[in-house]
Amino acid sequence: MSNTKYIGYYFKVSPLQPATEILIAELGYAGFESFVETENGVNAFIQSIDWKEHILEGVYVLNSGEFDIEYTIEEIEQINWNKEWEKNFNPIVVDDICSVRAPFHEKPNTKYDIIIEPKMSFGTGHHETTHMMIQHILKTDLNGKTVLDMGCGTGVLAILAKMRGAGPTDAIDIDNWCYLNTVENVERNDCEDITAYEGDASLLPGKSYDVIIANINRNILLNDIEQYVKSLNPKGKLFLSGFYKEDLDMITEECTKNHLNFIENFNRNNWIAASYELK
Ligand SMILES: C[S@@+](CC[C@H](N)C(=O)[O-])C[C@H]1O[C@@H](n2cnc3c(N)ncnc32)[C@H](O)[C@@H]1O
Repeated sequence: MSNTKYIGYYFKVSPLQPATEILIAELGYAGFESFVETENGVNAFIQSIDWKEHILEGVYVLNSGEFDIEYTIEEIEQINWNKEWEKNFNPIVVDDICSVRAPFHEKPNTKYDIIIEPKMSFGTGHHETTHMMIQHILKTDLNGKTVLDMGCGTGVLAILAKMRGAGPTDAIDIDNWCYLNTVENVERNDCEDITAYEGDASLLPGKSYDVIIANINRNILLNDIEQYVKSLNPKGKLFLSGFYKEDLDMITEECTKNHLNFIENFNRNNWIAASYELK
């Protein structure tokens, strides 16, 4: 069972924009992991192990005379993303063909209709990185390909891969809640042949895939790219996200060192999702 604890910062921002956008970007650089925009500003969450004193030191927008920003802080055992989501959530549609929604939303007219109850896991399609990983998957022929969704969160990317015709698919997350939530969401979307595991890259030796998708964060990716590549079949593809534009060169350098060619990247609000292929 994961003991993940979060610290929540609840920001009230006036006027809302562009301050909220700047605030989210600066909090992201400071190490905050998740954001839920509200009608008054934004709720930002960071895991206790990543928190340090003076965490807001580099969040310059707080000291700007132009905006009025107040906040409160709370320590949280487990964030109920579902509650956060229901309060602030609209279904999302990516490139007109893939929607991600909750069971309580009306069925949309999209080719791929993914139903997710996120509970406490990341992966509703609202985050830029999930959105762009969905775009990579939509662009790729996955027919019969073996796929790994590393850092699966809600399992949304594994589910889409399967809907796009993927063969046997694994979904791995280090967090117990995400593992359990993925199992539930796989069932909810009637996807067969997705196997979820709780764990990390140490589960990979002995396994191999045609496509590996990993939306995690810069440091974990830099640490684990070598292992991902060892688990890629010849001509295999690797999709990486969870890092900023500034980090793309560093990530690509590590990929090149591990015999991958850069293919392309998407960019949304300074977040990147890049694709690579084994030489
Ligand atoms: C940014 S979320 C991505 C969720 C989902 N794949 C998506 O695209 O929306 C990153 C996920 O990686 C998981 N994670 C963090 N470190 C990990 C590691 N070393 N190995 C596997 N999963 C990890 C987290 O628990 C979290 O669910």
